[in-house]
Amino acid sequence: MKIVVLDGYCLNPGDLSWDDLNAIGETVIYDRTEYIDSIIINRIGDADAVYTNKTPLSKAVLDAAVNLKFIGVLATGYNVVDTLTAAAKNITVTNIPTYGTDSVAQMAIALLLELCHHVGAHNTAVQNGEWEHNNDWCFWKYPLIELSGKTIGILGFGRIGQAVGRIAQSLGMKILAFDRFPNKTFENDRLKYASIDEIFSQADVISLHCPLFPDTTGIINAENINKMKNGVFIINNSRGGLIIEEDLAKALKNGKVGGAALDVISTEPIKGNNPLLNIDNCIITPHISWAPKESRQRLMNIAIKNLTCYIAGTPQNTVI
Ligand SMILES: NC(=O)c1ccc[n+]([C@@H]2O[C@H](COP(=O)([O-])OP(=O)(O)OC[C@H]3O[C@@H](n4cnc5c(N)ncnc54)[C@H](O)[C@@H]3O)[C@@H](O)[C@H]2O)c1
Ligand SMILES: O=C(O)[C@H](O)CO
Repeated sequence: MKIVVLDGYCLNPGDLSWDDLNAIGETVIYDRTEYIDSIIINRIGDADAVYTNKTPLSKAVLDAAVNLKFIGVLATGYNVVDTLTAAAKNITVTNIPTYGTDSVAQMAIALLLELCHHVGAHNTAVQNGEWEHNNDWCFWKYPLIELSGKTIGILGFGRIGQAVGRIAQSLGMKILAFDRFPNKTFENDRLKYASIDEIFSQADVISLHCPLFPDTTGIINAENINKMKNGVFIINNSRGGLIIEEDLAKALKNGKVGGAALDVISTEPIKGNNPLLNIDNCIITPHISWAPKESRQRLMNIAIKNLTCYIAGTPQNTVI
């Protein structure tokens, strides 16, 4: 079996091992591949199995990959694969659904807490001498926010959304959840399902945890932002394409949105002209929610098991 990994570096920058994958077949591991169809096609060549984390597998790429039978997405989100074409060509597509639930939820809450306390900015101020030269024994540079009693609206109440909900509840927050498939057994006196418009109008914080699908693309746009409470906080560590970035930038600048904390951006790595750069109340991190070593190790193990299960005729974690 010929196996190609198109962009292995972020999963394994050197602290994990590819040995178990190498043992399965003739394996070529590229650190990264330019997002250009002709280059991707050339690298896949006559491989039977391909792994991608963020390298797009378009219709043109899949049409050219004559031997391809298995796609292993090295991620939970599989929006980089043209799954309709893969299905039509009978190519099995797998993802890694559970490896990072706790890390990603933890990071969503870290982003929220950063908007509430601005730990990084206050540390920078102290290191720059602002405390030493301050008249009082204490100062703060941003409004400080207590979360207890406030409402978080969670769009996409799947594994990560639910984990975020559990932590938010322990902080004393009320939860409004929106999901395509509500599970009413999760409801309690502080957690209710709601319509998306109820979330927009009632939530103090909106946290995005749905996949990037055609019907979720651009869900945070000018029209929906107008329905939100003044000063709402927006957290996104799902996918950048959920947000129309120009609309969010405008709302951050005019104060309609009080703060945004984003681990994902429409084009990654971020472009220098991204409208969300250099806005004071917008925090951006470089897509690191998934990246604690514990999570990446689980991802690696499951990714390899996905292929061995496929070879054994018992595919697991298939998305189509
Ligand atoms: N930043 C990171 O490092 C990172 C890491 C892992 C996952 N993610 C993102 O998080 C997303 C969620 O992961 P998960 O493990 O919770 O997945 P999941 O499948 O367990 O949950 C997704 C939920 O979204 C719901 N959903 C789907 N379409 C919807 C729609 N149109 N409207 C409302 N809800 C909808 C589903 O019913 C499901 O309950 C992934 O798709 C990925 O994009 C990001
Ligand atoms: O979806 C995921 O799992 C993250 O984006 C890491 O690739």
